[in-house]
Amino acid sequence: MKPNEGEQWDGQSEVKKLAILTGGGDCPGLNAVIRAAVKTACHRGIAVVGIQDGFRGAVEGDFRPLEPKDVSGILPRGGTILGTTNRDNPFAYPTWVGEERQVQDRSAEVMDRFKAEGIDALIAIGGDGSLSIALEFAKQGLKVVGVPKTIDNDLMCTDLTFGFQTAVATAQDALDRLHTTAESHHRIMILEVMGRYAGWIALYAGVAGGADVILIPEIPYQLRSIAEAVQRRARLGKHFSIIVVAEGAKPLGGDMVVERTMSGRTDPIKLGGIGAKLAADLEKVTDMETRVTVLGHLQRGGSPIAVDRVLSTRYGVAAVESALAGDFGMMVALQGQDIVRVPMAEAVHKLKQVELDDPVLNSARSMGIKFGD
Ligand SMILES: Nc1ncnc2c1ncn2[C@@H]1O[C@H](COP(=O)(O)OP(=O)(O)O)[C@@H](O)[C@H]1O
Ligand SMILES: O=P(O)(O)OC[C@H]1O[C@](O)(COP(=O)(O)O)[C@@H](O)[C@@H]1O
Ligand SMILES: [Mg+2]
Repeated sequence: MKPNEGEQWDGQSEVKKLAILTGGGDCPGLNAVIRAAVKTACHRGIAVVGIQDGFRGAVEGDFRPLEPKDVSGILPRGGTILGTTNRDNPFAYPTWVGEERQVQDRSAEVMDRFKAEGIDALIAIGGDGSLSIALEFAKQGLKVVGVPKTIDNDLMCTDLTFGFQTAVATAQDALDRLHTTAESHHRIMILEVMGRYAGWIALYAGVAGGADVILIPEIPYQLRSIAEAVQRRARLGKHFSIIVVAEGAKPLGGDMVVERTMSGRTDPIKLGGIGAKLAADLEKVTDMETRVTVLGHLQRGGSPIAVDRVLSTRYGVAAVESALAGDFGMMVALQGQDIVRVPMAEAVHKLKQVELDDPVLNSARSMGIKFGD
């Protein structure tokens, strides 16, 4: 549905007080969404409360009023003024009962607290995990609007999540820098980027940064194929190569490289180390010096680039407009040039991975970039 973005709401709305929270891994643009939502709501006479640290604050009652003065100056700021969490699912919330740590369903408390605080609707800014929790609350009767956040860009039903393009820009900058040192030293340079199950950052950064090989979770790689690509370049006089590898990439028939497992998370796997593994394997078969850079949380931190500031702002405005229009259980999304509303259930039912016929992937292949297959 196209929600007539930017039209002034002149109808009557039952919503008088909105809550807003940010959940999951932080990403550039969170503050821009909060700012846009608060400004839009206040402009229409709607009160806003911020919930601290995602759904943790919803369980613990950690709320604070948000007025325009509270969001002044936060547009360029990375992170989230509300805090966030990768844990703390109210439907399975770790709770100490005496000496014993139990996992309890605390969702009813959240519903009661929202009622007591006079909160009419919730704007949940998150990825698949946080929006899945929001959807569970929607099933219990909470009025919810979702905003698609994640640097990984792996949410369905939207062309883009905010934060992704900033992460790509950061990775591209790293690639530009790695290029000059790779060329000087005649080395293979590997850049490990984020992307657990989807290779969007690796694909886009690889194309933007002129990588020779891009390895993504969706295409298991064969070492022989990567070695051949590097050696072919050397035969043509290019004695260096640039490889971008997503943290979730894996060899054909092999597994992802897990750095460690973390309790209390729905997905307990913390990835990391595929770059180092690949470097060791490649040095053996190519006899070329290889170095690895793990970009890590640099991709998540810092100021959003202009396109993400615009996208985040549009999402923040659209989320409030959806609430005012009484359109709940929906996520705002970008489809083509338009901000639309899509059912949250459709957005979270599976991850959006890179399809094998993705146009950007095809363009990359056409110009000779290798994917290790
Ligand atoms: N499929 C799921 N269903 C319900 N809750 C989930 C699911 N995946 C993750 N969660 C919970 O959602 C929270 C945030 O998830 P996470 O993946 O860290 O962030 P994001 O919202 O960016 O996807 C965590 O508390 C996690 O326990
Ligand atoms: O270091 P953390 O915070 O545990 O999370 C790392 C993960 O978070 C991400 O940056 C983003 O994931 P989410 O958007 O699901 O939070 C992944 O790319 C990465 O695997
Ligand atoms: Mg997630």
